[in-house]
Amino acid sequence: MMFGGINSSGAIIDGIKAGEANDILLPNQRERVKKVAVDIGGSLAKVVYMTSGPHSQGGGRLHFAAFETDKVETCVRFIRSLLDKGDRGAEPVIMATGGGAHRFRELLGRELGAEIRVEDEMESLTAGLNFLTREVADEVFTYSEDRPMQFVDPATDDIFPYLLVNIGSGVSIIKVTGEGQFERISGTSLGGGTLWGLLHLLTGVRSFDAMLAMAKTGDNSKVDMMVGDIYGADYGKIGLKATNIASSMGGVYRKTLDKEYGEADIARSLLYMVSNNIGQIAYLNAQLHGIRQIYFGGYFIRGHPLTMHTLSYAINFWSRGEMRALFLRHEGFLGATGAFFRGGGMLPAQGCSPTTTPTTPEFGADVIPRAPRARRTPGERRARAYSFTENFSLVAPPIPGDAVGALGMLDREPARLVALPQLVNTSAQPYQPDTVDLSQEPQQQEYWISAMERNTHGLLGLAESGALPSCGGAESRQRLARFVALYLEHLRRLRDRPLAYGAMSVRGLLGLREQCLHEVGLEDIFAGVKQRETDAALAALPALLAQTDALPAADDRVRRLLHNVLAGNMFDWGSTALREELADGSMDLARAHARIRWDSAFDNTDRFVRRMAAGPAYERAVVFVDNSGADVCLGVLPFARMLAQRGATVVLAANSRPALNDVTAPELQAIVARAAAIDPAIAAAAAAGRLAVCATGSSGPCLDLRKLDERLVRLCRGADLVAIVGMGRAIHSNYRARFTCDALKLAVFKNQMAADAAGAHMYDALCWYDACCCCS
Ligand SMILES: Nc1ncnc2c1ncn2[C@@H]1O[C@H](COP(=O)(O)OP(=O)(O)O)[C@@H](O)[C@H]1O
Ligand SMILES: CC(C)(COP(=O)(O)O)[C@@H](O)C(=O)NCCC(=O)O
Ligand SMILES: [Mn+2]
Repeated sequence: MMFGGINSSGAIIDGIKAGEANDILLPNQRERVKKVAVDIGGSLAKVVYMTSGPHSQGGGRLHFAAFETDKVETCVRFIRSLLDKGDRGAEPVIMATGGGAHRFRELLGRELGAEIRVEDEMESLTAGLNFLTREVADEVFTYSEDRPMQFVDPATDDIFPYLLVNIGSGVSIIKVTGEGQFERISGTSLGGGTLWGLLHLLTGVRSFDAMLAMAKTGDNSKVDMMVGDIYGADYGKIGLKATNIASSMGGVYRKTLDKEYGEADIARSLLYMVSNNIGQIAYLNAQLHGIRQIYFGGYFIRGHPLTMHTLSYAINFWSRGEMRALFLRHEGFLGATGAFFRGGGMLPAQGCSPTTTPTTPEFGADVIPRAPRARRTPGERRARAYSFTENFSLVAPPIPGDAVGALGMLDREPARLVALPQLVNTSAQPYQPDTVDLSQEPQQQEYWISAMERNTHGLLGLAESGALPSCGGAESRQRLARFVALYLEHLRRLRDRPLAYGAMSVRGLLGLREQCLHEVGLEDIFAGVKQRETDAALAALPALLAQTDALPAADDRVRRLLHNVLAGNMFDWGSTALREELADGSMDLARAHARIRWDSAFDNTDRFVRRMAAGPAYERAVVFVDNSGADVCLGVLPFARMLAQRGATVVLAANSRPALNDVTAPELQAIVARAAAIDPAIAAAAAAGRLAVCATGSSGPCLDLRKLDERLVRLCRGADLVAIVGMGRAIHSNYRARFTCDALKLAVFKNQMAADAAGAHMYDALCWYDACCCCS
């Protein structure tokens, strides 16, 4: 059905709670708003464009690609191919910035048959930076050799004033004091172009990436004149070490120094020369203007450790730790990103309710009202309805051969993601979702990469054996093969460059796998398995409820209900150890109970039992649920039913989109309805609004409690119990999370390394109750 040009057939309600307006997503709305931004600089042309989220979940995806300015025709052809894919009726809009926006304006207009809107370069740069720092999770980071990628939490109100040092062909230094308030205070002509040009002259190499790779292995002391070459030792009195560079390239002409050098040494020396010089000029300007935050942007940086180290070191050294060098994951695309969002705001205007904004999965000037230029108040900012999360896909857009690179993507989610109000996250007790930072643990890192490889091959085996009913057809087999190749390629890349996607964690590896599945169009390979296990579990529900209800002692009922959650958690298709038993049907609840070990280091069931007997009744409980089938139907639901019977309002928080055999919010909504038809107590709780289901905004096996759908967070207000179920959510992540209310962590250690890391045994239950951290 069409409404105002929008295809509303198959519309689904996103969010499933009673009494409030929910967002409407339109999975069949395919119209594309043809909008592309291009920033054509002295060296490179950077392109930013958006496509709808996978399967049009109402989100969108920003793509980034770059081309050499020398080959601007290739770039134009690429943009035309993007426009050709869009809806024929829509008027294309090209946002252009950078010097080339003027130089190539006519070419762009002629070749693209589109309106070219030229945006000011400095305005675009700062707008892009403001957008990325504020809206994108894990975008801004600091660099040091021992903590290479320390993410800085999304900037709040006080990002200003800051200095932007944009290192492109040349360098611009911009002082930014507020939204749209900036001044170019300095610059230098010794920039990225200088390095590229000089290296080309001296080594003959043309590719910038090849030069960077060479610099990695080079030794600059073979061409530089070092302090030691002059003094024979440190010059301690003025703070110079023998290993400091006294004169870049100055060692070459002194025959007595007898230096033998190669191209790699030259590359490293010049990289130091350019970066040190920029670092120092940046520091001096920051000092002059009393600014402490220095962002480094421009395609020159490219996440290159040597470059970031030199810049960071210079800022730290000269400012004695007073100033901070900040880097961005999309550092090369500030101008293009800013231009993309400028002409015709891409962000919903203030006061625009989430009910109306995501009505089309493609965005642009004609669809979403212009964002206000004025600085937003925190309240207004909260009212915006989207979050961006980074997505590292190797599935590149159809870039012709000579594109420089497509550097990751940003997924735009149809919900604002905010922190669980009960989460403790203070400077004294900072929240870190990941239990193990694999970047810092080489052994565990290798284990997990290999484990994911094995697990992925196992998945393929499952599909081939027919154990995945949703993956039976030839087409899904093909997709599965593409998925396996794609994910294994990511893992190879991570083995090579462990920090390629930021700090490495089990959460990251598992999340990446889901992204890859979605990327190749496999939205839910476990759909059939989930359906089957849920049907079986619901059939067993009446008997299980009757059994537990019949236990005479209330304490025993609580204990049994809690332990059923643990047994349910053994139904985990993500676990290599358990998958076979699940596939051949030999796992059941009794067997699961028998397999679980109880160790008082990880199990304090009795404390919770006592709390239930002696403490005040819980008023509001939030349960982060895990798997379909027995886990949610026979573990979580009966437990939630007991809490509701004792007067609590229970919010069941489930993934927004499929991941492994985890239950999703829409599926859980249907399960609750079916359970209500079976059991009067569940029916009564649901009818009274004391058993609600809400989507988390997340779609991986693990969970970052700082990034929850704000609609869920609204329902979490006033909760006095938080329960987290599953190995992904309570062991790989949130194992150490603390809360300002009572908390339960319920999972089974189903992986040897995860167990070892915690000092547990395989199949130990984590059944851990923490009383409110403020009360203890
Ligand atoms: N693959 C690459 N090809 C060319 N230059 C690169 C590449 N990666 C990094 N660079 C560096 O990035 C610089 C261009 O940065 P950029 O921010 O695009 O500036 P501009 O807008 O002036 O083109 C180049 O001069 C070079 O130093
Ligand atoms: C993906 C999982 C976290 C899911 O566990 P759950 O959260 O469902 O309890 C877990 O199955 C897992 O860590 N699997 C990877 C390691 C392995 O192959 O055993
Ligand atoms: Mn799970």
